Amino acid sequence: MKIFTADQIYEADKFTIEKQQISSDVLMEKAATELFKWIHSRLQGAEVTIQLFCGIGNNGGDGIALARHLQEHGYAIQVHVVNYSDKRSKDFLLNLERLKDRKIWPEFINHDSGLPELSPNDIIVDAIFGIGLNRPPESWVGDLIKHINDSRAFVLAVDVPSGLPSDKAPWNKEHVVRASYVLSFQVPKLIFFLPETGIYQNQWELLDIGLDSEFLGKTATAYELIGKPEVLPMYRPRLKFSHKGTYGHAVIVGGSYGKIGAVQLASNACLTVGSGLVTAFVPECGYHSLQTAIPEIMVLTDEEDNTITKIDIPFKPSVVGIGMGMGTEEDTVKAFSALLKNIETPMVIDADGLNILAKHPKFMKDVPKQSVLTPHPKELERLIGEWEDDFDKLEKAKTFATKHDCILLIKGAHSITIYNTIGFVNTTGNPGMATAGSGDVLTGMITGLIAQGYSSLNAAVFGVYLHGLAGDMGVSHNGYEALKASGIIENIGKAYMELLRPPEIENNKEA
Ligand SMILES: NC(=O)C1=CN([C@@H]2O[C@H](COP(=O)(O)OP(=O)(O)OC[C@H]3O[C@@H](n4cnc5c(N)ncnc54)[C@H](O)[C@@H]3O)[C@@H](O)[C@H]2O)[C@H](O)CC1
Ligand SMILES: [K+]
Repeated sequence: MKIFTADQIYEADKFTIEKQQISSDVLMEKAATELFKWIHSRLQGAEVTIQLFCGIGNNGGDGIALARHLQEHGYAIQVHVVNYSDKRSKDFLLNLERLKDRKIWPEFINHDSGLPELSPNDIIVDAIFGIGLNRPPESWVGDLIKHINDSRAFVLAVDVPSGLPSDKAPWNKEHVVRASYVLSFQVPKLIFFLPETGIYQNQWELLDIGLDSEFLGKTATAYELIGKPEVLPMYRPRLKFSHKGTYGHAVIVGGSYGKIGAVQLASNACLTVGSGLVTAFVPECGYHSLQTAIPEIMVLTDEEDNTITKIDIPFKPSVVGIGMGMGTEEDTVKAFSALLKNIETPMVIDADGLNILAKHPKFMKDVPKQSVLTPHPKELERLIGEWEDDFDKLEKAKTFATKHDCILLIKGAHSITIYNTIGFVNTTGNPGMATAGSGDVLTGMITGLIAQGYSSLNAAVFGVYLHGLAGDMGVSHNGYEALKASGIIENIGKAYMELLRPPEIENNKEA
C-alpha cells in the first residue's frame, strides 16, 4: 500500500473533486460520515460525553461536521473551536453554519480562555490540526494539547494526531496530541511508522473517503507499506523436480570466542528459511558446538582459534552473510577486506561487518553491488553520520544506498528497507523481538532467501516481513518477554504457512 505525502493527498483531493464534479465539502461530509459510522458502531448510543476540539481548517471542519452527526443521533456532545487563526477554511465555515442551524453553539477557545474541564470518562475527538500543520502551534494551543493529554480520556484523533507535522519531527514533544486511536483518511501516513512520530498514537485505521483510485494508482510514492498483499507475489514456490542445488549454497561468516552462538542462529535461520546448503565459516573454537548444534550445516574453520583471520571459501557460494559476533580485531578487518576484494556474489552484511565498514569507508567501493546492509540505529549512525530527525535519517539513508548501489535495511519497530529513492515500511513484528540474536536470525533469513534465487531487494523486504511474522507467531502463545531468537527460527515454518494461507480459509474461520 502506498504512503502518500501531504502534498500528494491535496492533489488527490483536487483531482477527485474535478473528476467527480463535486464540491470540496462533499469530501468533508464523506469524511465526517465515515468518522461517525466508526464511532457509532462502537458506542451504540452510549451515554458518554464526547468533547470535540476543532481547529479552524479542514481538520476542524471534519470535527464540526462529525459533531452534527453525533448530535443528530442523540449523543451528548461539547464542541470547542480552537480559534488559533482568523483564516478559517471555507468548508469549516460552511459546517459551522450547519451546526448553528441546529442550535448547537460551540465554545470558542482563544489565547486568553481558561482550559475546559475534562473527565477521564469523556471521549475526546482531536480535530485541531490535520496534515496542514506547517508551523509550531502557539503556546496556548500547546497548553491545550497538554491538557488533553493529561485528561486520561480516550482520545480519537482525526486524520493525524494534532501537533505532528507530516515531514519533520515535532517542534515541541509536549505539544502533540497522544492519540489512543487515529482514524486517518484513505491512505497511511509515514509519521505512523517512524520512532520519533509513531509514539503519538497507539493504533491507527484507515477510512475510505472515496479519493480517486485512478489517481492513487498511478501516482508514484517514495514509501510503500509492506503487508501480505505486497510480499505474497515475491514468494518463490518450491519446484517438484528440484534438488538441494536448486536452492543455493549460502555461507555464513562470523563468530569469535564466546560469540559462536550468533553464527549458529544465523546459519540455522538460513537453513530454515529454505537455503539448499549452508556452510558456516568460524574460528576454530566454534567447530564442535556448531557441528553438534546443527547437523544439517557444514562448517569451515579459520586457522586461528578465537578470531577470524583469513576467510578461505573453497567453492563459489551463492551468497555470503557476514558480521555476526565477528569482532573488529585487526586481522579480522584484513580478512574482511580481502574477502570483499575477491567476492562477486552479493553479501548480507550485519553487526561487526557494518562496524568495520563504518571505520573504513573506503572498503565500501569493494562491497558487491546489490548487497544488503542491515544496521540497527547505532550502526546506521556510524555508517551515514548523525541526522537531525527521522526524516533526515531516511534521506541520508537513500543517498547512501543510491551511491553504493546497496540495499539498506534500517532495523526498528517498523524496519524500513531502502533501495534507491524508495523506502519499504514493514508491518510485522513486535517488541518481544527486541532480544539478543534477533538480528542474527534476520541476517540468516535474508541470506537464505538470496541463496534460493530471491533478488536482494525482494529477499530484504520478504525476509524482514517473514522474520516479523515468525516473531508474531512466537509471542502469540508465550508473550513478549519469553521470546528468544531461537523461538523466531522455530516459527519460520508457521510464518510461511500463515503467509500462504488462502483467503477462503480465512473467510471460513471468520464465519
Ligand atoms: N483528502 C483528504 O484526506 C481530506 C482531508 N480533509 C481534512 O483536511 C485536513 C487538512 O486540512 P487543512 O485545512 O489543509 O489543514 P489543517 O486543518 O490541518 O490546518 C490548519 C490550517 O491552519 C494553518 N496552520 C498551519 N499550522 C498552523 C499553526 N501552527 N498555527 C496556526 N495556523 C496554522 C494552515 O495554513 C491550515 O490552513 C486533513 O487533515 C483532513 O482532516 C478534508 O476534510 C477531506 C479531504
Ligand atoms: K487531528
